[in-house]
Amino acid sequence: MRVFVDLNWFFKKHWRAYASGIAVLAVVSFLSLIPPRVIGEVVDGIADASLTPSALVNAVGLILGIAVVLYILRFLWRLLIFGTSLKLARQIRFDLYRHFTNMPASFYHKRTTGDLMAVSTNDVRAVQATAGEGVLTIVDACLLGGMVVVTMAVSISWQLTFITLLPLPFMALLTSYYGKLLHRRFAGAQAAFSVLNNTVQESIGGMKVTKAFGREQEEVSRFAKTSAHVVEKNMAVARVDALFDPTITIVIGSCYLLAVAVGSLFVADGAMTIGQLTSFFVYLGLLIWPMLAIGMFFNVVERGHASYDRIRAVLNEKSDIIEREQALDLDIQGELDVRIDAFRYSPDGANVLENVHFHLPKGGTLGIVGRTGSGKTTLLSLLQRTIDVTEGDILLDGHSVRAYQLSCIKDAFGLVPQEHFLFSATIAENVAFAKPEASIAEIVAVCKLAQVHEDILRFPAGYDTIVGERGVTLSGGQKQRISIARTLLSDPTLLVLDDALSAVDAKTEEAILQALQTEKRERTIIMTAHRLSAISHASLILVLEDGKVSQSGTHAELMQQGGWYKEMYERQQLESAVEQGGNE
Ligand SMILES: Nc1ncnc2c1ncn2[C@@H]1O[C@H](COP(=O)(O)OP(=O)(O)OP(=O)(O)O)[C@@H](O)[C@H]1O
Repeated sequence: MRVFVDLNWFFKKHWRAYASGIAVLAVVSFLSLIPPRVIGEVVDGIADASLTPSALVNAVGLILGIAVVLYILRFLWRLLIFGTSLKLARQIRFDLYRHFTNMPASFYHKRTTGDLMAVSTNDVRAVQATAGEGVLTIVDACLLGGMVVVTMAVSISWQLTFITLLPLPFMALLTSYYGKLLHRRFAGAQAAFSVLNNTVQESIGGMKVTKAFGREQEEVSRFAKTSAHVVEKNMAVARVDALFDPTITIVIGSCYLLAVAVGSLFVADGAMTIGQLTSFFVYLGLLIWPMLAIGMFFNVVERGHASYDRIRAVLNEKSDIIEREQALDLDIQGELDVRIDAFRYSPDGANVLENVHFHLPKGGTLGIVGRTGSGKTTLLSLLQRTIDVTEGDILLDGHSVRAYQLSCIKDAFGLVPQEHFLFSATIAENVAFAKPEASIAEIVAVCKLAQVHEDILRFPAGYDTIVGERGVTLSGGQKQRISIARTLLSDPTLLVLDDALSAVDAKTEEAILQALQTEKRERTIIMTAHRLSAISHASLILVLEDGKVSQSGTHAELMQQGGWYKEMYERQQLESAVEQGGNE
């Protein structure tokens, strides 16, 4: 029941639609009461032989007329109540999606994709049912149930009504107990579904790896186990589900039994006519639905309650990147002053970066190199404020990154990530992702800069070629260059390339870097790379070792200094020469 209080904001917002729906339901309930009474009068007319043909025609006409009106009204309340509940689903999905887009990377480390998908689909559906079927069942049960009981008591016999309905409190107690049981079990079933969803997502995503290692059978067993767990949890829910109907049927049966036994005595005593008893039975028949509705209500509402708790748990997770009040709304020019004393991912974890201090003027190029795991990507994340420095600060144009509005930083930076992702859309649409209004000339220009234009022209559909899951398979290098073009189109002041040239050959890499250098735009470029030739032209190169700057300077300075950079550079040059020799 508490879920109704939790959803009060929605009911308040759409009270008109709900009030109209409930009013229509009330009329439906009232009209449903007329036919039993008419039937009772007809039966009495037959019993005392007073029924005339015209009275019979009138009675049949009245019942048919009511049936037609009920048909229309039932359509109307469905539209008003169920239609409005769809709006709740839309609102929650929208809130979830907006929340997802605002959450930092740490949120996605904690929550799996399958879990978030389950919350956005299954749980939203369960909450929607609360605002639809939940409202209907409780309103109908109270309105129709109440009216029928009052009519039975007032127009036929309150004594017989009282005796007949004696089993009802047992039903109320049992269904409320089942509801509580269902709440717990349904929450468990939804959590199991999240795990299943994630397993499906990972299994399909990792199918190539599974096949490459010949682990199909093991994966099938793992999947079967997860699936069996979901079945087990849902069976637990189904066992409670299955208790509702038999309980209600027994209660209804007991009511009928009491009505027959006591009602017959009343007729035999002359306290009631046979027609009134017939009407009483028809009214009792009308009570079957409200009783079932009460059972359904507890069922639907407890599911909705469990699901809404899961949705709120996701929505209540706060981003650790907080925008200050009255944050700066400035056009960032691209000068960097980095004063990181320490950074660690968790308060009790080890420092991932330590004493990283450097200055990069506007329009400069920074190359960050180092062994894998030395902290390159972490440094990039700190610069873009997707995570916050633990000790120290990062200044952009002289102001702390924490002082800016988050949108200013997002607008200033353009990232080409290590793991590129293309949507199932055309190449042109993928490139224009951050600027959908871009002209084809603009799209072609950035694709030329990223050295992918020629490749695209080779596809039969050119820029209209569909890529992504449902489209053509692009090579790693083509995907990387399309990702670069996409970022360039957003025209960032600070371009961040996180090992973004790893899948292109040395010649193409050189051409892309040349093109970026000769661009008219004064852009600050920050790149990480494993192939040192990619950053050799940078105005400042940092060598990271276990999160500390072990060397810094220009290529020439570092070559003079000796150490890791010189060693690695010479080794890579040698490897490349050997490779080229081998290819000739
Ligand atoms: N979200 C995270 N939570 C906790 N530790 C992390 C997280 N991301 C990275 N790390 C750890 O921080 C260290 C630096 O990782 P980072 O990805 O910055 O290195 P890198 O130099 O970019 O590596 P690579 O060259 O392989 O991309 C690693 O030890 C890594 O395990």
